[in-house]
Amino acid sequence: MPTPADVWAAFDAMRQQGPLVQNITNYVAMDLSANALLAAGASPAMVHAREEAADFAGIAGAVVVNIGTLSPSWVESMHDAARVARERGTPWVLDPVAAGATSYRTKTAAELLELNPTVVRGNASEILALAGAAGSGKGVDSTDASSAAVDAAADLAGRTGGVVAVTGDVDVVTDGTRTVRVTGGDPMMAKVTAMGCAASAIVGAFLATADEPLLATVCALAVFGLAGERAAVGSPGPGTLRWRLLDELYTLNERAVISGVRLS
Ligand SMILES: Nc1ncnc2c1ncn2[C@@H]1O[C@H](COP(=O)(O)OP(=O)(O)O)[C@@H](O)[C@H]1O
Ligand SMILES: Cc1ncsc1CCOP(=O)(O)O
Ligand SMILES: [Mg+2]
Repeated sequence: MPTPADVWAAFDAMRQQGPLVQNITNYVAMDLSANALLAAGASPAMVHAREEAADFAGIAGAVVVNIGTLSPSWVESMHDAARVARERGTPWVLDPVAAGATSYRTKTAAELLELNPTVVRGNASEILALAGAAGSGKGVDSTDASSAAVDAAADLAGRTGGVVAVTGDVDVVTDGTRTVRVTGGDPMMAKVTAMGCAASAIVGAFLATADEPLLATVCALAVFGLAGERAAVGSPGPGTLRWRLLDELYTLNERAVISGVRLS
């Protein structure tokens, strides 16, 4: 079981190395993801043209593929970048936004799963849909609790050979054998669009500078959740939370991480 000290060590290492993280992400998420990566200590690049997506994957420390506003040419770029990442042993994250909402999304996410993402990070309805279970979702939002998708996540991890993270009131991270729960965050986080996309981007940053994907994912979600939890304190609404989250990612220190992170 990782400890809060492990979380701090992984965060500190990521900040010191400042990894380059390629994002093929959606129009809604680009700004928050890039700012969250910068605030946390990584270098974001939003690079999706077919002409350069694969080349960029060759120089990135991690690749984050997010199907939020997908279209056919973008999906080709996603495949190109994921293929290069897999060939080179570069970690890559799949965020299957709204998988289950339309057959195009579900099919696209299923095809990307064939390229063995190091981590799949989604909400419970998305993970249930990808695993072929009942999850319905409401577009990009989950209608299921993360606890309902634990078995689906383990099943999916068995299929990809990687890690699957289900976020929500509790974040559940599994490789099919080991399962870690990250408690924290704040319900108001779900009222800021692209919050999950930013969480996926932060997972990419931690993967780039850690050896072990399960540990990296737990640490990333613990830091992100703690930043959101602290940002929510005294925030009158999602607008303030959104900006304070960036400040928290920037200022979180060892004392706050050691006393604030809760893993089980
Ligand atoms: N009810 C909640 N309580 C605490 N944290 C939450 C809650 N809902 C979402 N979060 C946090 O918000 C972030 C985004 O998760 P989520 O809303 O599940 O993703 P998505 O935006 O993809 O649906 C994660 O860090 C998650 O832990
Ligand atoms: C609203 C919306 N529509 C297409 S992508 C997107 C952003 C979804 O972000 P998240 O999954 O992090 O809530
Ligand atoms: Mg999402």
